[in-house]
Amino acid sequence: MTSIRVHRLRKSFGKLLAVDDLSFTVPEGTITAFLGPNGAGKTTTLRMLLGLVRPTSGEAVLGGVPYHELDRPLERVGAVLEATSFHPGLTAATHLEAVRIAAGLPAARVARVLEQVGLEAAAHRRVGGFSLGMRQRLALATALLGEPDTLILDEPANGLDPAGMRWLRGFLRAYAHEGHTVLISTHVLAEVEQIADHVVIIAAGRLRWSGPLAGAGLEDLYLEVAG
Ligand SMILES: Nc1ncnc2c1ncn2[C@@H]1O[C@H](COP(=O)(O)OP(=O)(O)OP(=O)(O)O)[C@@H](O)[C@H]1O
Repeated sequence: MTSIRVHRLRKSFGKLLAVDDLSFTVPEGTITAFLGPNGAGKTTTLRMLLGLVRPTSGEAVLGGVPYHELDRPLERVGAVLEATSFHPGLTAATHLEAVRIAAGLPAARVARVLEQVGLEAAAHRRVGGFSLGMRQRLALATALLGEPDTLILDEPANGLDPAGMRWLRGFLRAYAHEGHTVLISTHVLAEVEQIADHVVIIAAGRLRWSGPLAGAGLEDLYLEVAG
């Protein structure tokens, strides 16, 4: 299992302190929701975990090491980032095949992930014509190619219609039920109440609350600590 841990993490962009002495761990085998107002530092933190932004100080580690030190990272951690872009001229299947080959994964994985995210019928359509919801599904399919035990998702429900939201909820529940870990950033508290076991709330780059989701009252808690 690939644990997720942030320790005394800090990131400044010039004079702006986007992430400020942030520490938390994501309990393994849970769905942990990562919450906070716009500009709180969620995406920056997730990007530091994935090795896309260099921390100013502190640690963001997966399985105890920075992302770039993971052996075969796609088989440990799958990621869906905000506004993921794809080459518009590629089909969904060709995009997945390119990633699969680059990562040295078995050929059967492409059909499997297309099926997992319900994109089989669109497999040979160009991504340029995909709706936002279809792009989200393709991003998730890409994250699943390596059969990772951990998923990091930045607002994956963005663009999904109600049926898509329900599908994503079912998918993530089943994935976590198998013992896998999910860290998901979102603004949709109603979704969080339905799927998350654990919550990390930040505001202005700092930790405001972290703990198990104890049933009712998430909106009140959120507004009290981060609002
Ligand atoms: N590359 C960058 N250069 C300068 N400032 C940045 C950069 N990336 C993020 N920021 C700033 O850092 C702060 C945190 O941004 P971040 O995107 O991490 O917040 P967020 O919690 O994900 O917000 P949202 O919920 O709106 O997506 C914001 O003030 C943002 O403007």
